[in-house]
Amino acid sequence: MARGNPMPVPWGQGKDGMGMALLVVALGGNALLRAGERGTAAEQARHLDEVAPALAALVLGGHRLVLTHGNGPQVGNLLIQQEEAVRLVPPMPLDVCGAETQGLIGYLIQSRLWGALRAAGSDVPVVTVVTQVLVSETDPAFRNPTKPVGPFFSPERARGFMVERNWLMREDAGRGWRRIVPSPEPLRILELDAVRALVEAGAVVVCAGGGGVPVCERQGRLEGCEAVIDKDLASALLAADLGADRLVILTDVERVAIRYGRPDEERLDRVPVSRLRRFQAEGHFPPGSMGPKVEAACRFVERTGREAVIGHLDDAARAAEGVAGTVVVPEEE
Ligand SMILES: Nc1ncnc2c1ncn2[C@@H]1O[C@H](COP(=O)(O)OP(=O)(O)O)[C@@H](O)[C@H]1O
Ligand SMILES: NC(=O)OP(=O)(O)O
Repeated sequence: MARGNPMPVPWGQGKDGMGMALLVVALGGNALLRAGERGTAAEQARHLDEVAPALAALVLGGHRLVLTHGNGPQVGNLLIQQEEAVRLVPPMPLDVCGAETQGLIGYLIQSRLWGALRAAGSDVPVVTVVTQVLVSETDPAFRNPTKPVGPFFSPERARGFMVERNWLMREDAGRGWRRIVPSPEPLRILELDAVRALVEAGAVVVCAGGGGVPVCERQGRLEGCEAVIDKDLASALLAADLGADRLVILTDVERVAIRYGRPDEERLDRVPVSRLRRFQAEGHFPPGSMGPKVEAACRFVERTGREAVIGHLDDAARAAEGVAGTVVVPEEE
């Protein structure tokens, strides 16, 4: 399967002549929303204010930074807004809602990071790129929706939505019922060259938000798809195609664990990718949560021979340096 361009030279090895490492940092849902919150703009801005100083410190420390983010809660909320307002204004399809969330969340990140950078004495610009990601219209994911979006509902309310609104819904990791939509494989980041140019010009770039807007190519034209791409898989593709020195996936656990949640749980520190693949095959990482992060980290390390880190948002700066979180490395050390 085509997965973008040939491997570029890593940035930290001198591509830009200054040896500045390029980090692709994927912000998990917790960077924006926490359990029990409704998803107001103020809530999301407040959480971003918590992580922005660590991101600003990375820039001040001489890193080039590309940020990605999830959009599951936000895009599901927008879908509900479309349906509720249908008598007054026309509903937008899922690809357009995805693009809307890139603007919504990108704006909030730009705004909060701008403030943190200025507070730290930096005038580095932050810019959001509405990003399209090529998917295949024959991807089997279109016939088998798996990606949870929007709010969590009780089983009773979920039953109501399934009957009255024809929603497909599923229980999500013991947290409640959520609507599900197709989630195809990301094949190519269409705005890759624009992102690279902005990074080379010195900007912090927010892109591939919500995994990117899924588009298919038909007779030389792009058409949006009714789907939501996994943001961790899109981040791995972006990071590899950009030639990033490290992929950093930030979430709400300090490290990836095997036998997660059991008394004999073991948290992984530095782990060779082949060993992590063995744990993956044994079923330690569920599809709706840690599964895509582990898959994304493995793909990046296997394609590039560089490290990927999965760690806690509160450890952003140390995880980005490869000294916190689970560090996935190419070979046995
Ligand atoms: N093996 C595991 N190791 C660590 N965390 C795991 C594991 N399996 C499942 N999880 C869960 O994965 C969650 C992170 O996934 P998710 O909520 O989808 O992240 P985010 O929204 O930050 O992208 C953690 O909160 C944790 O409960
Ligand atoms: N698009 C996406 O993967 O969003 P979440 O991380 O919020 O599920």
